[in-house]
Amino acid sequence: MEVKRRLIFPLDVSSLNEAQKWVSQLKDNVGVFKIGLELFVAHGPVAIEKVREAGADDIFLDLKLHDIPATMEQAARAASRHGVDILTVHMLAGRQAVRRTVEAVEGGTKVFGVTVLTSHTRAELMEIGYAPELSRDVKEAVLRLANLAYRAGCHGVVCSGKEVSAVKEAYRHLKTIVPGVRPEWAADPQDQARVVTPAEAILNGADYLVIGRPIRQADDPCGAAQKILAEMKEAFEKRGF
Ligand SMILES: O=C(O)c1cc(=O)[nH]c(=O)n1[C@@H]1O[C@H](COP(=O)(O)O)[C@@H](O)[C@H]1O
Repeated sequence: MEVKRRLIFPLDVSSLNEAQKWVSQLKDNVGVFKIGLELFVAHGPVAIEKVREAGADDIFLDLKLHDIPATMEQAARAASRHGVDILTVHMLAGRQAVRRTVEAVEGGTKVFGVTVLTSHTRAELMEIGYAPELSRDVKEAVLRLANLAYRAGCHGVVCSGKEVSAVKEAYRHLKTIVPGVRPEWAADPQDQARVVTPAEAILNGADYLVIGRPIRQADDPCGAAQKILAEMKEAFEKRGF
């Protein structure tokens, strides 16, 4: 698989024009474009059409569904009918609800389960009221949710590059999407807490990386994406791909 198909760019913008501009500008270097809450809440399914029209290879609809099983099932089926390649659910919705989304999607949409958000710290998990034995170690919480994702039949999970090696060790068939990635030349974590570089994420076992602001806020976004691709390629080669 081409390395660019492992790089996911989040279209974290609220205008359709802007989203299309990013796709046209980056599509030679980025294979997967992510439509998240910002764009989808503003424009709905039209956003998917526009991103496809602009030439995206693959589309990732990041809705992080978290609701009762019947609602998750219907929402996931409707999302898959828009022809998206990847859809996210939140694993805190529980195994039954996630299993129903996995069974409901049509046309080959792959369901990924979000474990612990990369913006969360251990202190935040404790404040939320996560079971103390899990929030003692974020990795344990991620592994617990990865176990649910595996048992629910998910294609993969979303986790940080800090836990991805533990996830791969325990569930080697689960694919992993890693956000919270910062190259050395754009090291500011911003609102991310558990951050790694592209090379670290891949050497730890990431299959896909989500990288937004380091590209979007760069003086030369295409150049930034190319630098990231080169780092990813080298790391995948070290892993024997
Ligand atoms: O599901 C996600 O994509 C996601 C999960 C997670 O735990 N952390 C996380 O940052 N994300 C998304 O990944 C992107 C990260 O963007 P940057 O921090 O700008 O690289 C955003 O679109 C987030 O919504």
